[in-house]
Amino acid sequence: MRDIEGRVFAAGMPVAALMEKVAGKISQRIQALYPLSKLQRVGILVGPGHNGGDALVVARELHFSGYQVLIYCPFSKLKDLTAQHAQYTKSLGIRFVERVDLLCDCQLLIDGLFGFGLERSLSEPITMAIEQLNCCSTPIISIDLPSGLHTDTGEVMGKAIRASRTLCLGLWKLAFLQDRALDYIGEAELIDFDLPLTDIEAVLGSLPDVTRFTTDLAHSSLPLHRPPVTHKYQQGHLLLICGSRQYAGGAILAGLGARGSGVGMLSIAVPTSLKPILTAKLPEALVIECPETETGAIAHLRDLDLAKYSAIACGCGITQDAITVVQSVLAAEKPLILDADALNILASLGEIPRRQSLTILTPHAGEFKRLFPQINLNNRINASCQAASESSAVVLLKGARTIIARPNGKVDIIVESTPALARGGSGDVLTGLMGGLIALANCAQKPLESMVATAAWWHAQAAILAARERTELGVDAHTLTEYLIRAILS
Ligand SMILES: NC(=O)C1=CN([C@@H]2O[C@H](COP(=O)(O)OP(=O)(O)OC[C@H]3O[C@@H](n4cnc5c(N)ncnc54)[C@H](O)[C@@H]3O)[C@@H](O)[C@H]2O)[C@@H](O)CC1
Ligand SMILES: Nc1ncnc2c1ncn2[C@@H]1O[C@H](COP(=O)(O)OP(=O)(O)O)[C@@H](O)[C@H]1O
Ligand SMILES: [K+]
Repeated sequence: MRDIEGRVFAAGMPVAALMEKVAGKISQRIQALYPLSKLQRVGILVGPGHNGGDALVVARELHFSGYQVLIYCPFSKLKDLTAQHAQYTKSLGIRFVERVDLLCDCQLLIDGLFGFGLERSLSEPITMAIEQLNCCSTPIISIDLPSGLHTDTGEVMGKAIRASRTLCLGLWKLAFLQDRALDYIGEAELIDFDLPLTDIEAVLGSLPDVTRFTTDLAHSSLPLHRPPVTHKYQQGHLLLICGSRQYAGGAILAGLGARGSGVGMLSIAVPTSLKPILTAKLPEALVIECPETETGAIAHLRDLDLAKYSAIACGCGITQDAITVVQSVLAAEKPLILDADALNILASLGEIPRRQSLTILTPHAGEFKRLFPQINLNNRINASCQAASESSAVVLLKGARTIIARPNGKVDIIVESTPALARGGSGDVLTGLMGGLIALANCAQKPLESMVATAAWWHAQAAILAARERTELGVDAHTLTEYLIRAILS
C-alpha cells in the first residue's frame, strides 16, 4: 500500500487531497451507519500519523454535520499534516480531552490511532487507554485497521482495539485474512477510493499471489453442466478410503460429502465390519470391504487396482493403525487427498514423499504442527506457502479463514465462512466433497488445483446457508451435507 500510494503521490496527487477524499468517504459511511437521529456523542481517538489525520478530518465533518465530537489524542508529536488538522479542529472549538475515561459516555467511538504504519509494540499509556475503551460497551469503528494489530500478520502488538466494525481503506490488508485478527476486526468493510489499477498492478502484478476466493471464481470452476451424452465413469470415479471400527461416522460423512459433489462413481473402502452400515447409508456407493487389524483399522487394500480411479481421498476415521494403507496410496499415480489420520501417519513417516500426481494435504492447525514442526504458524498465510513449497503438495490449512497454498506460491483464501463449522465431522464432509470434485475435474481433464479452493468455498457456503436457516447451533455435519446442493442454487 505504501508503494502504491507512493506512485499516486509521485504522479501529482497531493497527499492532503487523498486524505480528504478518503476521510470524506469514511465520514459519509459512518453517518449512514449511525445517523444523527440515532446518536449524537462521538469520541474520536487520534494517533500521530496519517491514520490520526484521517480521524481528524472525520471529526471535523461529523462536527459540521451536528454531532458532538470529543477528541482524545495522547501524543505530543504529530506528523505535519495531522498536526495541521489538529490545529484546525481545535480552532473550531471541538473539545480535546486529556483523560480517556471521558470518552466512556460517548455513544460511538472512532479509532484512528494507528493504521498500517504501526512499527513496534504499543506501550503505556496507550495500552491502558485501549484496555479501558475495550471494556466500555460502546461500538467502535476502526479506520483502516484496529489500532494495535500488525497489518500483515494480524498479531496484537501489545494491546489492540476490539472494533465492532473496521473500514479498510483501498485494498484489503492481509490482517483481515488471518484468523487471530478476526475477533478484533468485527464486521469488515472495504472503502474504495479509486486507486488506479495501473498503480496496483505495477506493485502487485496483474495476478496477485494472494487472492480472496469469490463466488464468481467458484462458479467458473464448478462442473455444473454435463455433456448430453456421457456415462457414470466419464463423470469421475472417486475412491474414498476411510473409517475404522472405532470411527464409522467419519466414513459416512465423507461419503455424503462425496455424494454432494455430483461425482459419477463413488467407491468406499472400509474395514469389513463397517460394510453393512455404509451400504445402508450410501446405497449408491460401491462399498469395498478390507481386512481389519486387531484394532479394527483397515489392514491393507487387498488387491485393489488404484490406477482405475480418477482420484483418491484417504484418512477420515482410519486411525493411526492404517499405515500400510497410507503407504499404498502414496505410491499410486493418482490425485490424492490426505486428511485427518492419514496426515498423522504421514507425519510419523518422517518425510513427505514427492509424487508424480497431485497431492493435497488438508490439515487443521494441530495436524499442520505435526506435519511441519519446523514451520512457525504465527503467520498462517506464510506458513501455508512454506509448507506447500517444501512438500510440493497443495496445502489447505483449515480455520475460520481457510488458506489454500500451492507449491508455485499462489494462495487462495476463503473469506466467507461461519463458526458453525467448528464442529466434529465437518472436515470429513469437506474431504468427500473435494475428492468428488477432483475426480470429476480429473476425468474431464480440467485444472485440478483450483478445485481445492472451490471445494472449500462450497463447503463454507453450505454452512453459511444452513446457519442462516437453522442458527449456528443447527449445522451438524450431516445437516451440512444436505445444504451442499442448495448452496449453489441460491
Ligand atoms: N492507504 C492509503 O493510500 C491512504 C492511507 N491513509 C491513512 O494513513 C495511514 C498510514 O499512515 P502512517 O504511515 O502515517 O501510519 P500510522 O498513522 O498508522 O502511524 C504511524 C505513526 O505512528 C508512529 N508509531 C508507529 N508505531 C508506534 C508505536 N508503537 N507507538 C507510538 N507511535 C508509533 C510512527 O512513528 C508514525 O508517526 C493508513 O492506515 C490510513 O489510515 C489515508 O490518509 C490516505 C490514503
Ligand atoms: N471458526 C470457524 N469458522 C469457520 N470455519 C471453521 C471454523 N472452525 C472450523 N472450521 C472449518 O470446519 C472444518 C473442520 O474440520 P476438522 O478440524 O478436520 O474437523 P473434523 O475432523 O471434526 O471433521 C474445516 O473445514 C474448518 O475450516
Ligand atoms: K486504526
